[in-house]
Amino acid sequence: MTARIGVVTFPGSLDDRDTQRAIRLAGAEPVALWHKDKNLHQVDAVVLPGGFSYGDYLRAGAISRFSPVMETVIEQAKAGLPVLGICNGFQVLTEAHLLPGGMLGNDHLHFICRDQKLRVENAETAWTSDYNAGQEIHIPLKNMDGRYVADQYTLDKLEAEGRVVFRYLDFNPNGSLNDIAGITNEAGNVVGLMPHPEHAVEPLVGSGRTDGLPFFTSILKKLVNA
Ligand SMILES: NC(=O)CC[C@H](N)C(=O)O
Repeated sequence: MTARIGVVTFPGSLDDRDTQRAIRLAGAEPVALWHKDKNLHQVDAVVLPGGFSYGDYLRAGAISRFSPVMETVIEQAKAGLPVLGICNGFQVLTEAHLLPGGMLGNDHLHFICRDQKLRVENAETAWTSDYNAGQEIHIPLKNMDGRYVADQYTLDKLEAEGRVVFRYLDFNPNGSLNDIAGITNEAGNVVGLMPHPEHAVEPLVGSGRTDGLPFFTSILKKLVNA
């Protein structure tokens, strides 16, 4: 059985096609999901891709969170459906309260686009089991609103429960608290991160690295072994 992984397209999504390609390269079947459609078409997992959904109006992710497709994603994520939010997708997940905290503008007030070094802090989520805890990886980062913030209680809880999944290394590119680049929910099925693993899956393009591919092979293994 081939695992079917849905990729949502909102008006303004940019990286839905790259995400579908990464899923295919990992060996799973990508399924295009439309923001107006509440039906998830029996997918086994969902990726919310990067971009500027609904133009980032009001606040990045604030409108997408109320889209018909998110109604079902929120309901099913709470029931255990694996969901990955990449960059704008991470912003949607915080706005939807599937992940705690929120994203503010980068502290230097500029759009940033660079290859970013990260440390994998948690290799036990549905999306990171093909990494090793402590592993250092490089994947591209490109955003305006990447500064992760949360109140002290939430930060302490995330740290104590090992729910910081990725941390920026060498350089904090946006002022994120505790150098946080990605987090997970309590159950470990929902993960959000600002850098873009789908842009680092083929040796022939970009940095020539494939450090992002394990996201997609991790979830495939989990679904196939389920
Ligand atoms: N690449 C992305 O998804 C970044 C877009 C995002 N809405 C931002 O903060 O700029």
